Amino acid sequence: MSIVIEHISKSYGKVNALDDISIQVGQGELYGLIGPDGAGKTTLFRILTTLLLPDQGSASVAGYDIIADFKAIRKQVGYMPGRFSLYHDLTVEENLNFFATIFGTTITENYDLIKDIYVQIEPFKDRRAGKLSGGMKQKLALSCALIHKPKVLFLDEPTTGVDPVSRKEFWEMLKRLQDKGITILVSTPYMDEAALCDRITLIQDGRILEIDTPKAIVEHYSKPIFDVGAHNTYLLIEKLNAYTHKHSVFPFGEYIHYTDQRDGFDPMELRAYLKKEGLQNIHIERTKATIEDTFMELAKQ
Ligand SMILES: Nc1ncnc2c1ncn2[C@@H]1O[C@H](COP(=O)(O)OP(=O)(O)OP(=O)(O)O)[C@@H](O)[C@H]1O
Repeated sequence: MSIVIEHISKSYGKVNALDDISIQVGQGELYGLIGPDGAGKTTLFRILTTLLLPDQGSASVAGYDIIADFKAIRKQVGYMPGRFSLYHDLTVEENLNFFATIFGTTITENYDLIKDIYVQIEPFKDRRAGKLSGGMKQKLALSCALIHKPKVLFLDEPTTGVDPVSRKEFWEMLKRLQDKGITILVSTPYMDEAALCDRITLIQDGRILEIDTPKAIVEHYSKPIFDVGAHNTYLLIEKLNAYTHKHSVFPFGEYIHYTDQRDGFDPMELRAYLKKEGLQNIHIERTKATIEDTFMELAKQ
């Protein structure tokens, strides 16, 4: 195992940021920590990268204990914090040089590892980091986190605030790093990114909701889900929520995802109800569960 987390808890005063968290991440796994803002993801990253002490529990990274061997861990891991971690006044190249130097290495020594990513920002190597676009900042931050050839990479919400094309490119880069044997723990609030991980932990309010492969997590979802649309989405949500038999209602892209309490649910009955309530252009169609549906269901319990 590359990361072993056992019964970790951490509070800030009255806020239980992490409550009895246990997770194991295998060597070379691309592992996702999926949860909304405030779920405790950053707190867990800070503990695993030895920047914060847990109140309870233990953990090891690359075989080293987070407390006893904290210095060894710092050499073995790369950490890309959620907020932009680079020096805005330094150029692209200066930032990379800086991170290489503090780890006692050089850009040339480990260039192979970052080449794929760095070539994309190299044309801007003399530009100050503060003047880069979101996607380019992210590539530079990743290059900096990789420059000392870490065994384990921690990426805290690396794609937040990044455009969809750059997000896709970023995940392709992660897959290539995984192919090189690096273990990656990545957090994201985007459920579509969860599907790209080998395994995921769904986390909310410091508690684990579920751990499994994205495919298995979706298969656990037992209720039939329906896409529902109508001419007035606001009114539709209101009326669906008021429907006696509703189990869950939440917006999902252009439709509302609806589940019913009853086993023998007849969509025609719902259609008739919505029509009576003044909705027009009603669309009801069975759809597949996503990780987001599972998350919403588990979060309700
Ligand atoms: N230094 C702190 N002092 C007090 N409360 C804190 C502190 N850091 C985090 N918290 C609280 O702990 C909980 C978990 O925060 P954390 O930052 O770990 O979550 P997160 O999943 O990373 O979310 P975000 O994306 O918002 O950072 C939140 O309720 C947060 O407000």
